[in-house]
Amino acid sequence: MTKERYIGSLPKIGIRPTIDGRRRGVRESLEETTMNMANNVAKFLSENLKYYNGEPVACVIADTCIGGVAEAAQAAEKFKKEGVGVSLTVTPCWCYGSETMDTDPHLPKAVWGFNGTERPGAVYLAASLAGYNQKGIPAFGIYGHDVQDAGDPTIPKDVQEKLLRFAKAGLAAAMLKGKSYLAMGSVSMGIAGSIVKDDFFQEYLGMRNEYIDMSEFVRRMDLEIYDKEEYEKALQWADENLTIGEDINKEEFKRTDEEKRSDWERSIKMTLIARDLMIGSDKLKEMGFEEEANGHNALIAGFQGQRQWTDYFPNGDFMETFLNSSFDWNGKRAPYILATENDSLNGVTMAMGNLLTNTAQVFADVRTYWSPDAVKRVTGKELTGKAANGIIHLLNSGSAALDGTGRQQIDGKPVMKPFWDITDEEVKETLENVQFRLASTEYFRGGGYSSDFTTQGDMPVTIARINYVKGLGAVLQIAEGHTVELENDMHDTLDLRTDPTWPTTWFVPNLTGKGAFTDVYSVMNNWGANHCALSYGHIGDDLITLASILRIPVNMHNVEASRIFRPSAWNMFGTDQPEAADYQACKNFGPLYK
Ligand SMILES: C[C@H](O)[C@@H](O)[C@@H](O)C(=O)CO
Ligand SMILES: [Mn+2]
Repeated sequence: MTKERYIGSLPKIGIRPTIDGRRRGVRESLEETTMNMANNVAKFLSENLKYYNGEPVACVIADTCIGGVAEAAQAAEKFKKEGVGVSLTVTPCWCYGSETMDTDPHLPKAVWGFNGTERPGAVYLAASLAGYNQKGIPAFGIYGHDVQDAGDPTIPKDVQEKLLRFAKAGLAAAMLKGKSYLAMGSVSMGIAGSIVKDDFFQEYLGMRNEYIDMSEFVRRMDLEIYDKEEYEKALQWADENLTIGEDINKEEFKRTDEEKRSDWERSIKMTLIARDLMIGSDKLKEMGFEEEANGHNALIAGFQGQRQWTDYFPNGDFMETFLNSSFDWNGKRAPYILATENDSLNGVTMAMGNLLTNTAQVFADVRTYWSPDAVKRVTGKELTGKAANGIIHLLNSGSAALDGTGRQQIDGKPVMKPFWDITDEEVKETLENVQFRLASTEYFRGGGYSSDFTTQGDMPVTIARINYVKGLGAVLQIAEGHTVELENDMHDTLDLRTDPTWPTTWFVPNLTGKGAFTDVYSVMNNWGANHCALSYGHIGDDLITLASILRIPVNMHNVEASRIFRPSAWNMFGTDQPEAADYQACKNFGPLYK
């Protein structure tokens, strides 16, 4: 029995129906409509949003409508008891702004003011947002485009979109809070992202930092501190279902057959051990390892690997691949979030993508920009279609989830789905299109197995990355685009110039002709580090909303203005240049938990 990925209870959405407090007529006439609005929103959110485990998102509604501060306090108390992580105020009418507001500075919050005119919900919305802004507690404002009749229970499409965008991002922020980032090992090859910034985790994400030395893997392997039954099952499954690819190492650098078998077995043991280190294991408790059984409450982890580990032991690619994928020998399940090279900033970006979509994430090196001319020179062929303006080679690393093969489908198109929608056929199809290649021993003296696949073309995807700048703090970059496929011979020519044992995704950003999105080269040229996290779908809008909750400014994105939703205060920093306003607003309010 393995433990749940998320330890403890999942955050709920707290719904606050606010009302005009005047008794003897006004309040009484509004009670039912207001409470109905809360019930409808709760139903809508639970029907449309799921937690990482496939369960519907839970909503908690305040016991009474909130007409003044006493009822606001009662709602706050209920929310605390019930584990509310996101606050949504709804109202069809005028209410008393600062008296009914939710003053918890850490709960992401939004107000939906019903656009009617018999009773002025939108007037309250404006008044309460002014209050939130004045008090420095950013809140999202939701106001339907078209006037509705009083008592109309429908939630208009534009309001639905905003409710979902806010709720998803709010829940993602709430799920990060209180969890840990577990650094397994330390700094990998001087990669800045693996110099874990504890202030970033604490102040922006409300997370803790945990650290273990990689020697802990050796202890647990040698003393067999893992679920031995699961290990046997995993080994048998891997032997039966995974294909080991060609060993292209030079003869003198090839590992022996015994070493290769031991690397395979160790790769599986490492997978079990890393998961136990992250979330603990009931089995370890049964075995008498109570301390180890607790794990580190880690929602995200990173594995240093290179070099001290990989110079002697198998690399972490197998472990990273399986933990990040939506299935393993136990069947389909939510992915764990594990960053290669302990790149904590990319790990957090992966977690953002995963919490917003419930799908697996692909961690990759942003390896090469191939211009149309360079491709022509090297392959003798033209890039065509979506690839015509050039391509970015996302390559490496272990942490590319197998879902990244693109062998799941909706309406015949390649997609990446939440685990509960993935079919057994799709798992089979995925495995048939992956080889586990023997690592290049020039790089990895200790051997290991890397998943080698090529992502299916034509998937809408988003790449993103958090960077950290001294004096500025965290910054997020986002590029929406598509995967493309090349003709086999072109692919091989380009792939063989690098390390062909690794997974490849050919990525093309959507260009806007401006700034960082002038052309494909400028996207690559503006990338802030060696890694990115790739998510299925165009999720730039959701990432932007989440970043605004955490006060992480976005320095480059190609998301249309109409899809961008940030707290109302952002508009107070200027409406003509939203990017500059975002920087100002994030700086002004500071990280969420500072
Ligand atoms: C084998 C090499 O050290 C790679 O792991 C390296 O290119 C990276 O992935 C750097 O991020
Ligand atoms: Mn890398």
